[in-house]
Amino acid sequence: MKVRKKQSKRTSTRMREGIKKKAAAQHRKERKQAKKDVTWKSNKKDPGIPASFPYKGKILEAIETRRQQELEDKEAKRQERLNAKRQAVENGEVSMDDDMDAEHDEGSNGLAALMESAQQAAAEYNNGVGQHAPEQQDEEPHDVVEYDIDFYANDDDDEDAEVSSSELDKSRKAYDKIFKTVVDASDVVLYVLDARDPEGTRSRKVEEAVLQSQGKRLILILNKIDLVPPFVLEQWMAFLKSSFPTIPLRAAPGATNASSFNKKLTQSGTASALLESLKTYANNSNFKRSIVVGVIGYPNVGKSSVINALTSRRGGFSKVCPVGNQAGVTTSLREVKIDNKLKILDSPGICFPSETGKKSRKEQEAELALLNALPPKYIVDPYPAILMMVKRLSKSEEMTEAFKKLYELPPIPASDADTFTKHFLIHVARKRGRIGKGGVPNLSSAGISVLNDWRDGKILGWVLPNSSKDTATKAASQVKGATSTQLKKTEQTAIVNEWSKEFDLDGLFASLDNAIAADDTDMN
Ligand SMILES: Nc1nc2c(ncn2[C@@H]2O[C@H](COP(=O)(O)OP(=O)(O)OP(=O)(O)O)[C@@H](O)[C@H]2O)c(=O)[nH]1
Repeated sequence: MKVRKKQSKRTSTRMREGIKKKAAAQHRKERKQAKKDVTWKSNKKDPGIPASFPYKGKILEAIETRRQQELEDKEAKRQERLNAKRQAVENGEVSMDDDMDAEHDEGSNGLAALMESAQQAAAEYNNGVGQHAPEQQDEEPHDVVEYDIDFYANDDDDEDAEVSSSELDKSRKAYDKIFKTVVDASDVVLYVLDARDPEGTRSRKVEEAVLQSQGKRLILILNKIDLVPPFVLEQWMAFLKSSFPTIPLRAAPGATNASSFNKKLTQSGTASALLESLKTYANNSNFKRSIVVGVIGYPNVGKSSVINALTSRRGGFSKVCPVGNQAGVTTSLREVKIDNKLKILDSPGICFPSETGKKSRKEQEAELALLNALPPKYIVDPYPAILMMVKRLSKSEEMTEAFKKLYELPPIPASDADTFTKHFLIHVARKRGRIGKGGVPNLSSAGISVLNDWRDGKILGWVLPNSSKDTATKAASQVKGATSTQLKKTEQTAIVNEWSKEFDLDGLFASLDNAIAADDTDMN
């Protein structure tokens, strides 16, 4: 008997693909129709707490306090982890690089981030990485020449680095190297300070290091003078001039919406006065070569802008060095030739964490954030910096009024700075639409936007010199290993007088003082 073979259920590929295609088309159609049909959709947007609810403010505050607590807990845990890692580094179980990477990954350690970027810059320098970046060249032809940084390479230090056994030592060395290299290479050091907080951006270690190097000159550059009123500028000039020759400067025009006091001290006017002084020194010096002027300072104080201002022509704007409103734009050393007698050296911003060693990490980060020395991405919690800013602004009626006006602040019934700051941030968050889930104001986002306003000079804020004590002497005594000769007032005065003559600063001050006085009259 013949057995019939069972027929296979297998279909042809063409048929299977056809079914798949039809099914896909059907699904597409259903999805499209579902999108059009609104009947089943619920309103997903959380309306938040109704404005009429009597305890809304308290609830929001409680939510915010809880959020802050969570942040603090997180930070404490992070610190614990970091300490454990540091311990491991000290015990030689983990390398410092691993440690730094971990800190960086967490995106919250600003100091480490700055150190890391500085180390990177030093490493680039050691490797002789070229500085040419075509997009950073000025469009106009000018007589500025950039040199490869190998020109200053110091082999001895590299050997030292190789023999150094500890990774930690190595990283410290790399960090300090930027500053050391600039000072070693320079005949004149321009130490750029932010006029809004000169003491905050000043380090006595820098001054000591220059004083110890024979034959070098240190000039303090008080930059961003357009952001402080004339009386603040005058007080700081008088204060700083007693320590070192000081020149006021407006290195950049500033943002259009930034406050602009001291209008008569223009960018081109102050920059050409500085250039003349440097040229006078270069011409009077007995060097057979051109003099090298190193520009140093905290991140974002305007070092690159100083060089751009010096190289710009006829009040125009030169882009020899990259400039940005965030810290850490300059990452490598860059030498710019002004003329046959003058070369300028730009450097990455340097902070000296050891000087603020007694303060807590949070305080240090808040200070750096307020000095705009931290890129926003490294600011985890802007609250401490905003609180610091509010306290600073409350010291003067003029600053407080301008602040209230800028943010259109309603009367805030707050007894202390902390409560005021919280209410202020809630106000900013609401006004700028920084609202999170459940209608909760995102105070962190609001804080960052306020810090950006502060960085761009929209908020009027300044610090006055501490005249109650002789701050200069007090601070100088903190300098480790400083010799008594360096600290004597008479010696300091002699230095100021002698150096001022070499740079012909008297002539420069006469014209600038007139402009300040004229500006002052306008203000009153
Ligand atoms: N209003 C005002 N802004 C200035 C002045 N000088 C510089 N700036 C601004 O400050 C910001 C920082 O300037 P940079 O020249 O990049 O500062 P830097 O010190 O080189 O910064 P790093 O590269 O981080 O070290 C920029 O947005 C400049 O426009 C000034 O005199 N007035």
